[in-house]
Amino acid sequence: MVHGITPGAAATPGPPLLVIAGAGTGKTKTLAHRVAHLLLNGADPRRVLLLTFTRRAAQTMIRRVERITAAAREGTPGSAAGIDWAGTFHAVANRLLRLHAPRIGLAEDFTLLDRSDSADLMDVVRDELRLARTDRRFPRKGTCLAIYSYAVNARAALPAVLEKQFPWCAEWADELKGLFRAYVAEKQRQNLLDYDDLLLCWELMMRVPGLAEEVGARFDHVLVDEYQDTNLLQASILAGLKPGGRGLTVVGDDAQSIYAFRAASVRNILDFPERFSPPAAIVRLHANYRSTQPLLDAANAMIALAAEGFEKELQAARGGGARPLLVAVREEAEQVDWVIGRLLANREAGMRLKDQAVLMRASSHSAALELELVRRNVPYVKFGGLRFLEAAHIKDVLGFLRWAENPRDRIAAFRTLQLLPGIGPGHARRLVEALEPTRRGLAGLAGLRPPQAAADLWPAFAELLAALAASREWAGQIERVRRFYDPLLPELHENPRPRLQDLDQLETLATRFATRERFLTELALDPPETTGEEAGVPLKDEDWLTLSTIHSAKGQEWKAVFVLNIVDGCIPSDMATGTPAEIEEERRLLYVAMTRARDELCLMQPERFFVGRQARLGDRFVRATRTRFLPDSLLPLFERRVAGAIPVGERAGAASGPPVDLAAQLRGMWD
Ligand SMILES: Nc1ncnc2c1ncn2[C@@H]1O[C@H](COP(=O)(O)OP(=O)(O)OP(=O)(O)O)[C@@H](O)[C@H]1O
Repeated sequence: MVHGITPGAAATPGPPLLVIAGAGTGKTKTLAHRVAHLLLNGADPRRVLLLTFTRRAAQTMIRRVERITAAAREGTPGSAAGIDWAGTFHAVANRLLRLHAPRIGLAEDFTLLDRSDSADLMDVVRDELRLARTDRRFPRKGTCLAIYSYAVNARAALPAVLEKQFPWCAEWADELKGLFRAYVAEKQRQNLLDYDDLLLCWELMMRVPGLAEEVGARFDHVLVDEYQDTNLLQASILAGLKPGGRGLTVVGDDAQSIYAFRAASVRNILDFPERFSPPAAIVRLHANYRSTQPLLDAANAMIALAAEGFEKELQAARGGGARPLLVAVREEAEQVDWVIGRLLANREAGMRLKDQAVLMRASSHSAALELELVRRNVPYVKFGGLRFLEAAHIKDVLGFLRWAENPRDRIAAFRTLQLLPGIGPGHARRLVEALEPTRRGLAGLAGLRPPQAAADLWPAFAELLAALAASREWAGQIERVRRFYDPLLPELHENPRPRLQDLDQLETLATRFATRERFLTELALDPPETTGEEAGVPLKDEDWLTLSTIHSAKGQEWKAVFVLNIVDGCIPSDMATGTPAEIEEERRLLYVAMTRARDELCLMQPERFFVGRQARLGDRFVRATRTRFLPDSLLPLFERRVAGAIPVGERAGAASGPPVDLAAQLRGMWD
């Protein structure tokens, strides 16, 4: 890419631009270069807004921009350090809302609810409205939240959402409306915003005359990556920021749209050019710089069977390469063996574990593999699994901090109170209700009477919370909570040892933030993704393997990619076979997975799955069939393998992988 360094001209916001292109064609790279180009031409980095799908992607993008600008300026580093408006829509919303809170009637010190807190609050409200006690089964809290969230993000009316997305809940339209009204009122009463509120409030802010212009005028350039996975609310925010589209660039691939289940709309990217007058310019990229042609041939042929035709036929810029492997294994255990054998063989041949990834449709599909990796001491990190913050013990500790931060936060109050012996939901509710009239905030706890079983711990508990609420000094607060909480842990949760390690990790994480508010906000916005409980967190310089759900693998690439469970029921997931649209989204997911590989792609196909032990009949298996997305007509594009009962090392060698260096392995035992 060329940078004409003529300060001024190219930094002026130009007409809207859409870069639409297939996987691996360099969209992200193009975006980084565009930002660098703007900066090199004199654009003010503080007036650039960069919106990405994850925080990780924003950080990577900034590093890339820094590298490019430094190289162009012949080594003057840090030239992009001034970009501080980079992050997810939610993170940017959080920041803008706090800046403008008084103008839109929000308290500046609102706290954020993460998804599971939102579900808990929904549950409390559902209970208060007695909806849980109806004769027919009312939807569960998670479903209620999903319906609410979908309606908000798709900007759709409830009846339409129910009819299209949640038909089995359609009979509850009136009750759900009442529930959502009460849920919103409750959030406002407690000064809480959930994820959806962040986008919703930002969008509402962009409808306020005067304020919309003020916010829009902060930025000369707005650039959005992964535009195919934005929803209507996000599109409307962008339109509010840049009504004429000047300075707006969006980048994406309609064939990789995989978030419709969260109300993302592929129409956003398809309709983008026509939103503006004159329409946005379109740039299409054709060459794929990531993968070899045989891998692209398989991915192209697979996606070409989609109901809606995608015109992009990816052409490899690189030469050579072998066909992807389609490996039939008898069952999961054999799949695990084969994958580990192959990836270790690759490592012996010089391909680092870091250059390899195992992808799966559902996080749980890797359970057996994870156990075996731990047993064999193969370090790995997992993305898209149980989130660190969803672990009960982490939520417990955060509960103290959140309650201290916002004494009106009832969810945090309920959770924290119920950690004490003898306090269940009923007592917790009574205590919270008794606290309010004292008007002393958390200092009022000391004067309350807990049930007998909690009496011993109560004074220390009350003192801790009052002190946390009153304290301006953030350092040491988690340590204080832990002095109280750690002794309770073995009573509260089984297997306390790894949990204590997680809490150590939380404490370390906390030191990176200047205040409690920043810490809580950042964690709620972008939680670390894995507890690494069994894996252990790899050392920085160590080599490790990546395990990831396909959703979390988007935008990334590895030299070798293994995809587990290429069978119907796993992909398409049996949770998602309801509508043709869902099936199409599953097909695009497989496309995303296949196009992550640079050199080597192994699709694993177990022939049967173990479904549980039966006392009399012995082990029980169900047969599985190859995913419908790879019909027989596509088989010539793959090299087929059948794993037999051959020892792992031999099998990996025989599978045309690089030979295993046994001697090196034996030596390695003593390194
Ligand atoms: N012009 C180019 N010359 C050489 N390599 C390139 C070029 N453009 C991109 N690449 C390389 O190709 C790979 C894919 O690029 P990038 O991640 O930007 O693609 P993408 O279109 O965002 O992919 P996806 O949508 O599949 O995530 C990267 O390794 C990148 O460094």
